[in-house]
Amino acid sequence: MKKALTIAGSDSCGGAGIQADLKTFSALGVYGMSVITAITAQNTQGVIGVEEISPEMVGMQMDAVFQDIPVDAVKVGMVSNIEIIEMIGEKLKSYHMEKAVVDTVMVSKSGCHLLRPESKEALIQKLIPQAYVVTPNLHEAEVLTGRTVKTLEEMQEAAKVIYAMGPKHVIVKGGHLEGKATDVLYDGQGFIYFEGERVDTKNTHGTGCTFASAIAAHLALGCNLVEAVEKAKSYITMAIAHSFSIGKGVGPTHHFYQFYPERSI
Ligand SMILES: Nc1ncnc2c1ncn2[C@@H]1O[C@H](COP(=O)(O)OP(=O)(O)O)[C@@H](O)[C@H]1O
Ligand SMILES: Cc1ncc(COP(=O)(O)OP(=O)(O)O)c(N)n1
Repeated sequence: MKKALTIAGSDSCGGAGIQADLKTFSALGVYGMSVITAITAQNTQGVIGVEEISPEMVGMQMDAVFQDIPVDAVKVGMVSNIEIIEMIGEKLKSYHMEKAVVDTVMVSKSGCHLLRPESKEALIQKLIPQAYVVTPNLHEAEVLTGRTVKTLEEMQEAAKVIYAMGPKHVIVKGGHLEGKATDVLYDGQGFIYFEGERVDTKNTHGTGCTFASAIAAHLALGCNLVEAVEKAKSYITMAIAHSFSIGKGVGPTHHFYQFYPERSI
């Protein structure tokens, strides 16, 4: 069986972070493992508290997995502070992890800083260069580039600037655009658009986490990046179309569990 590792924060209400990633891996027939960077007390209405894990413990969790188990792909989500970012960057490098999907999580939809603002430079210097693909949303692309990113043209320009930071590929996500939910992939040479119908729902908690972990799952299964993004895009669109309310605020996406006997070895 193929194996994927998520390095991310825990979301107590189960819609985003580690919980969304592990549900996605399972739904896609990939064995999921986790390195927890922070614990959030969170529900559909917002983030109530954050406790960061020590960088040493983050490193220890990575060592425990990598020294024992072959990892086919990694997804990185909430990384919180400079020391944790440096630790993850060093470990990804020392374990020669080539298939790392780095989701540049910064602020939750409810407005809570999941990345300390002073950590932006460390993210750019230490983690983004280790990424096989980096997946900023419009706001994250603006913070990373210092430019306005609100149109498809500006998404292309931002992708080029982020590509120059060293990842192998960049996907600027258009979940927060008006109209179609179009994501733009840049590989240093050209652009590919992944156009999705916009689903009219308030229940989009964890969309970025689910999309990035679905890409990682498909990379683990042996897809090339374009195939992995195509399949992840179908998965997230379906997951949002079947999202539901579980509390008083923004509900989670729905993960479809399917059994793939051919993937069980
Ligand atoms: N309402 C929606 N309908 C369809 N696709 C969406 C919707 N919202 C987001 N997406 C898609 O979900 C994925 C995650 O994007 P986004 O929500 O922008 O990320 P984030 O959670 O990091 O803000 C992207 O593929 C995006 O196009
Ligand atoms: C623990 C944790 N990690 C990441 C997020 C952000 O998730 P995302 O999919 O980008 O979108 P929202 O959850 O903010 O809707 C999170 N909330 N918690």
